[in-house]
Amino acid sequence: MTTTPPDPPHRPYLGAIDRTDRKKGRYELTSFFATPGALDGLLCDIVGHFSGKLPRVDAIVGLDALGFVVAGGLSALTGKPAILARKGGKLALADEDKASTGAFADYAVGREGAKALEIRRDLVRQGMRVIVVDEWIDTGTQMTAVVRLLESLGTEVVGIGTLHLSRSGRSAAADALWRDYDVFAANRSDEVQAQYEKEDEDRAGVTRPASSAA
Ligand SMILES: O=P(O)(O)OC[C@H]1O[C@H](OP(=O)(O)OP(=O)(O)O)[C@H](O)[C@@H]1O
Ligand SMILES: Nc1ncnc2[nH]cnc12
Repeated sequence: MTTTPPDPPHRPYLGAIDRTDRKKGRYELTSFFATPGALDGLLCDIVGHFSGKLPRVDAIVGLDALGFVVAGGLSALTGKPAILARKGGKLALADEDKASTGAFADYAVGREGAKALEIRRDLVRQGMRVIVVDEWIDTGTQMTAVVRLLESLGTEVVGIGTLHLSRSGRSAAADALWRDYDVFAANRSDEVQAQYEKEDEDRAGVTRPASSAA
């Protein structure tokens, strides 16, 4: 029988994540954004977490595609510009006018191949302080690639905001983000995530060795 752990009481919007299926290696999150109050709750928590830093933040950087919704919402709430890191090939600019992460292999590499993210160069300047947001951080590959790109352009990443960052031990890159940056991740509970992973595997009929059953 499936037992669903309770959501942390102060973050009821986590209940708006549809966990009934994980087809294509991911949860389908458009229903999160369609749930009244869910995005508001996440945005308020991100703003609350970074309230001390926000006066000295120059921009919010969002990752293509659902990270754009988070970045747009934060931009509207805070009055900070949104800088959108687009998937490779989408910016209608000459190569010299865009900065690219270079190809990376994220959670979907087996199905979709390598991806890259690109930023308009003239939106980023040396010494800028930014918060980077995405709706979901799984292996941490995309967020790490964008953070490194921003830093290579002389930008200081003062925070990362997201709905979900993978629990400790699942991905070295996600662990490094948690260790090295000021991260607000609404769903980063090792216990709750381990329970959800077990439920996902049970649905998929995966047999685990007894020692690895979380
Ligand atoms: O931690 P990672 O393994 O890098 O995965 C996280 C990223 O993967 C998903 O994006 P996807 O490229 O599927 O695009 P989408 O936002 O258009 O759904 C998700 O929205 C994150 O951006
Ligand atoms: N929406 C999502 N759900 C689960 N794993 C993911 N990895 C990347 N995006 C994801």
